[in-house]
Amino acid sequence: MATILVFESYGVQKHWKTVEAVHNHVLRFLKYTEPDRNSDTTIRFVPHTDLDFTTILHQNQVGGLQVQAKDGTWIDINPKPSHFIFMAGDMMKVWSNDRIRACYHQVKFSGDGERYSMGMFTFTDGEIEVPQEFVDEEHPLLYNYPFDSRKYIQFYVTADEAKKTKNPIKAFFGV
Ligand SMILES: O=C(O)CCC(=O)C(=O)O
Ligand SMILES: [Fe+2]
Repeated sequence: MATILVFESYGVQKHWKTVEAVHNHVLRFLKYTEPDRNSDTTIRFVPHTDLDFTTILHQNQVGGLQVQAKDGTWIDINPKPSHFIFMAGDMMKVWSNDRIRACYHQVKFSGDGERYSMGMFTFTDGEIEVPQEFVDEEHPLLYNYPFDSRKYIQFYVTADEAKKTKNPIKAFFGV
């Protein structure tokens, strides 16, 4: 539903069915153990963008999720128990010709106790094209389409440099 709203807000809703047809989902639960008082580590999950098209996150009362703003500052996300957080991933970034940025996020230690989170990761399976609505004189094509999302995942899991860079999409396309 949230994804449909994004499509509508960019005026590309006629492409929804094509993208939805190649969507698949992975549901993952994460348990973060209690902070070790003797350790200096402040990061629970290193900064990254998700590889997927979109992510929906839910967590218990222990906070820690942060999202990076354009100016580089980290913003604390303190969701209420009923909140779900919706984020764009790398595949949405490429599909939208960078009109939608992938959300750079991390999890820091915050408060006591175990932290639990649940994420639904939605991937596009196979090749995707950029909607023409995203391309004009001001926004020239940034990538080689069609974008093969399976090859991107394969690249990410096999190429060491992919995990070290802030922008693995750049490394994948060599741009
Ligand atoms: O645990 C969280 O809130 C975030 C997890 C996350 O970023 C991920 O699994 O990609
Ligand atoms: Fe993530």
